[in-house]
Amino acid sequence: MQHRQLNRTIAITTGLIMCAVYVLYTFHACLLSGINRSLKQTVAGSALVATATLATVPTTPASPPHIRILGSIVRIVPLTVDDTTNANVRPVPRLLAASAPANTTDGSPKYRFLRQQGLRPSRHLPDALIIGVKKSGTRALLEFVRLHPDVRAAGCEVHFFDRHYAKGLAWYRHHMPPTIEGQITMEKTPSYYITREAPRRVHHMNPATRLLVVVRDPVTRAISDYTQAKSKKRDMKRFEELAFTNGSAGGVVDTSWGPVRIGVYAKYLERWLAHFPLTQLLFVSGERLIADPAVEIGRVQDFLGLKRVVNEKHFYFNSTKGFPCLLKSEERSSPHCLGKTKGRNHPHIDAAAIDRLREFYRPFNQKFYHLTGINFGWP
Ligand SMILES: Nc1ncnc2c1ncn2[C@@H]1O[C@H](COP(=O)(O)OS(=O)(=O)O)[C@@H](OP(=O)(O)O)[C@H]1O
Repeated sequence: MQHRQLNRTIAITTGLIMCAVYVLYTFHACLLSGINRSLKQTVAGSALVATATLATVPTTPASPPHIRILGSIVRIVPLTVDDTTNANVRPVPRLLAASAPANTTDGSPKYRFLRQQGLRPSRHLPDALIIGVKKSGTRALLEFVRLHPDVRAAGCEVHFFDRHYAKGLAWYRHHMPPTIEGQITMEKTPSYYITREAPRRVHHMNPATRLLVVVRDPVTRAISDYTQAKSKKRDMKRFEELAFTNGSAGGVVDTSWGPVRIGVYAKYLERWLAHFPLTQLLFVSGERLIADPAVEIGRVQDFLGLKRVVNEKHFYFNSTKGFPCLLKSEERSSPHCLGKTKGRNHPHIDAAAIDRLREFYRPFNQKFYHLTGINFGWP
């Protein structure tokens, strides 16, 4: 009897001990997992804060914190990987939390991905300008160079340094496309090259601005300029009547006529060289831009300090158009050429008029070759 009672007591005591052990175990497990959860949140939270606020300064690894749990000192080892504790972490580009203005208008695929990542581009004044020369291939150059992922350009000619200077630099910046860190901003307005005040104004904006100048045989450039004007004004006089004072090749070249005057490249270049060193200008051959766009674009990428990304694989020669065209671009994923206003058919011009103009330009071309150090080989 006594024996049976002893056995019951032992069984009850064992049961109670087991219950106590279970309760204690559950309590500790809950406590530890709660601590673990809050640690994860703290680490993740501090990672977010660090990423959002330390846009350019990498954090240094902090010594792991210690806390007291049930009387014991416990070293806390983060259970999530915290990239911000890596001393080699890359500086994070401009983020949503940074003060950059919102970009709500740019739907470019180049930026859709960045927006998804929480990156927000902002607008900057141009780092590089295509300043001219009108009708030399400035649009082609801009379209070719902006194939580069690190180049963003204003789509239209902004005409800030000639027509809209009084509106101020904030106005100008607003016309620039949004960029992220590492990208360069470009604009092209070919009339800058011949605008008297433009060199001083560009220098005032930023003396380090890189300047690109596309030039083409001034005789074909003049004919191209005339062709464009004629396309807008059907009853325009013949080229020969406008290019010479007495209306024919036997007369004096009329340098007051814009299409002729613009081709005296050396005169305008001297104005730019009064404000910028020659090394800050890149001269692009309009003829080579057609014959071998990849070579010219290679030079341009080098000049802009860009990796050579745009190459012959981006172009194909469209024999109907007679010009190099693009296999794809930022706007279109299918092969396409520049618009129909580029590569117009030129009217027939008297051979004598062409010869006379060549003769006129020869000394100015020589001076231009001398100033630039490049022989463009114009006839
Ligand atoms: N790839 C390609 N496609 C079409 N056209 C090309 C190309 N590369 C250079 N060109 C030449 O560019 C000339 C127009 O020059 P611009 O773009 O500087 O003209 S503008 O000043 O912006 O109006 C244009 O002049 P025209 O032929 O007289 O139309 C072309 O000869």
